[in-house]
Formats: sequence, C-alpha cells, structure tokens
Amino acid sequence: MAKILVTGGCGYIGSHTIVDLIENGYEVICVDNNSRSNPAVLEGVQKITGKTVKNYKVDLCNFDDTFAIFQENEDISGIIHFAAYKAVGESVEKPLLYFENNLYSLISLLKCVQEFSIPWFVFSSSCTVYGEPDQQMVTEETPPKPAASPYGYTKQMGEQILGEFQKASKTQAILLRYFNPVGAHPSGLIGELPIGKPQNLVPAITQTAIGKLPKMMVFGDDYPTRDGSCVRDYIHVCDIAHAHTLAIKYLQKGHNAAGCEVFNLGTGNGVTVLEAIKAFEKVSGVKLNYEIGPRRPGDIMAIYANNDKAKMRLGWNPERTLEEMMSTAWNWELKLKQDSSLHENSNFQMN
Ligand SMILES: NC(=O)c1ccc[n+]([C@@H]2O[C@H](COP(=O)([O-])OP(=O)(O)OC[C@H]3O[C@@H](n4cnc5c(N)ncnc54)[C@H](O)[C@@H]3O)[C@@H](O)[C@H]2O)c1
Ligand SMILES: O=c1ccn([C@@H]2O[C@H](COP(=O)(O)OP(=O)(O)O[C@H]3O[C@H](CO)[C@H](O)[C@H](O)[C@H]3O)[C@@H](O)[C@H]2O)c(=O)[nH]1
Repeated sequence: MAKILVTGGCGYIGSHTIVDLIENGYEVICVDNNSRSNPAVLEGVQKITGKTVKNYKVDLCNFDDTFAIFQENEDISGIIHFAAYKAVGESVEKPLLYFENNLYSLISLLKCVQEFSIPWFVFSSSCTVYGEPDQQMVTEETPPKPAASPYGYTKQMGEQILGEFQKASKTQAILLRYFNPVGAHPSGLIGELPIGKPQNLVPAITQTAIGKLPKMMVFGDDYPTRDGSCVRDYIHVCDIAHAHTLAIKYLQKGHNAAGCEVFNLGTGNGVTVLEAIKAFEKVSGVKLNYEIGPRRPGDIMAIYANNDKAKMRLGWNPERTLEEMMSTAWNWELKLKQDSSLHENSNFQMN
C-alpha cells in the first residue's frame, strides 16, 4: 500500500487522519516538530490502530532536515500537509511568525516534492479564505475575500503557491477547505489539545463544563440570525479525517483532471452558537455556565458549506451528528481529566 507522509500528524486533525489512513491500509510516516503538540498523541494512535507511527521531529522550515526525510523514504507517494500555526489572535499580534512558519514550511516541503517527484499533495486550507461572504452558503466557486487575519492570508497564499507550483509540475494537488472541525475520536484516546485558554467554541464549552474555566461567553446575540448568535458549520473531526483518505484515493485513481482541485469540507448545515450549547447540554446533562457578551472583533456573522462537490467527486458523506460531535468532545475532556500526561500540551507557551 502507498506510503503517505503526514505533516503536523501529532496535531488535532493530523492525528485523526493518521488513524483513518491506517484503517484504510495506508502506510504512514509523520513529521512534526511538536511546537504545538504533544508527541504522546501518537501513543493514542498506536492504541487505536495497533500500528506504531514513526515521527520525524523536524521543523519543516529547515529545508536540509526536511530533505533528509525524503532521502530516507524514497517511496513516499503522497503528502498531507497539516503543519501550520493556526491561532487567529496570535497571528494578528505576531504576523511575521505566521508568515514565516506557515509559508516557509510549505515552500521547503514543495521543494522536496519537486526534487523527489512526489505525485500527490493534499493541503489543509480553511473557510477563512471566503472572508465575510455575500451569501452564507459558500461553494468552491465563491470568490475569496480579503482574509480577516495574517493566519487567513497564509491559507490564501498557501492555496496560490500550490496552484502555481502545480501548474509547473507533475504533482497533483487537492486543497481542502475545512469549516469548523470539532469532536474527538470515539475511543477518547485522541482529541483536541488547545494551548492556553481556548479560543474556539467547543473546547470553551467542554472546559467550562468540567470546571477548568469558571464560565464562558457567547460573543454576541444581536446578529441578524435566527437566535441572534453566529452561524457556523461544525463538522466532526473523524469525518474531516476520512475526507483526506478519500482525497488520496482520488489522486491515486488519477481522477484529478484539473491538476489542483478545491473541496469544501462541512456538513452543509449552519448551527448557531446557542444551538451548539443546547446540543452540548442535552448530550452531557451539564448545565453550562455562560453569559452573553459583546461581539468578538473580526467574527463572521454566518457561513456554512455547500459540500456537493466533495460528496459527488470524492464520495464523501459526513455522517456524524451535532450530538456526536458534542458527546465525543465531552468524552475526550473527561478522559483528559484522568490522564495527566496529555496536559503537558496546555503548558506550552506560544512562541
Ligand atoms: N482546527 C481547525 O479549526 C482548522 C480549521 C481550518 C484549517 N485548519 C488547518 O488544519 C491544519 C491542522 O490543524 P490542527 O487543528 O490539527 O492544528 P494543530 O495545531 O493541532 O496541529 C498542527 C501541527 O503542526 C505542527 N507544526 C507547526 N509548525 C510546524 C513546523 N514548522 N514543522 C513541523 N511541524 C509543525 C504542530 O506542532 C502541530 O502538531 C492547520 O494547517 C490548520 O491551519 C484547522
Ligand atoms: O468562547 C467562545 C468561542 C467562540 N464563540 C463563538 O463561536 C463561533 C465559532 O467560533 P470559533 O472560534 O470556534 O470558530 P471560527 O469560525 O470563529 O474560527 C474558525 O474558523 C475560521 C474560519 O472562518 C478560521 O479557520 C479559524 O482558524 C477557526 O478557529 C463564533 O461565532 C464565536 O464568536 C463564542 O461565542 N464563545
């Protein structure tokens, strides 16, 4: 079976994708400098799959070290590139850190792709490339708007870099635009490990429910939406993970006629913040301590995916419900309370 290099494989989405790839028969190697993750995550992967995954603890911005991984593994057929920094607020404070890490790592990796003629490349993009869209439901054809943050620009530029690189090479590429990945593996052995105070909704909910945070804030209930709170397209991380396996299969079958194809990865359902909280309260039986606060600067009112293209071409069928997203996220939070070894991650300082 083909060998896939997963970058950022100790991270949230990367670790779930490694599990899915292994379960679908792929051989996987990982490169992650653990700047934003705990290497113990791969032990969780091992417990789920029964396979040990080798991690190269390498900074992808370092071309020589990255090159050496390819020299050692001349049989790599595909790359799934997750490695990046992803905190929107931090990127506003430290734009150069984001441009440097997210773009240098991509370029250094693509130089290796070129040198070793790697046939398939899958890139983690985001619905952030749509900015504040004119229509709430976006298709892959919806024109990108200026990004709301340096992080967002690194995703837009990453897409452009890959598009131009692909035209000049034989590598086939897929850009996956994730909406809001949430939840955890049902085993409770891997999940999201936010660094510091969580900025994203679901970790804020679970950390409040377990008492790590005294209460949480709903950022605004005066938007012109059905209950006044913002609308997002929450998607289970295992469904996102499986889309990567399907993307690799798609490239493997040579279906990628366009050379560089884009796919939205969302459920197609918009959910408000208050609805997400209600779903959590229902599955956990915990009454959440929250308050309505002011709007968060830079927040988009409403966005959700048209996912027809991923369904039709990749054969993707996101099947987990909002309740499953919440119950697996809660199960993971409860497991974290028992397992102190994974807490180390939350002690990392931002650079
Ligand atoms: N989680 C989301 O909500 C979301 C939404 C849209 C897009 N994305 C994108 O998906 C990808 C994965 O996201 P995630 O949530 O798993 O993030 P994560 O922070 O959990 O994982 C990223 C991993 O990349 C590693 N890394 C970062 N820079 C590196 C470098 N220079 N060299 C080697 N390793 C490096 C980190 O140590 C970490 O393990 C990212 O590109 C992110 O921007 C995430
Ligand atoms: O404590 C919180 C945290 C979030 N929210 C609300 O919950 C919704 C979702 O917020 P997230 O921060 O979880 O997700 P965003 O959609 O704002 O941001 C995410 O999607 C973006 C794309 O639009 C980027 O990719 C970004 O990296 C990623 O975090 C927003 O309405 C936000 O205001 C709260 O009310 N309280």
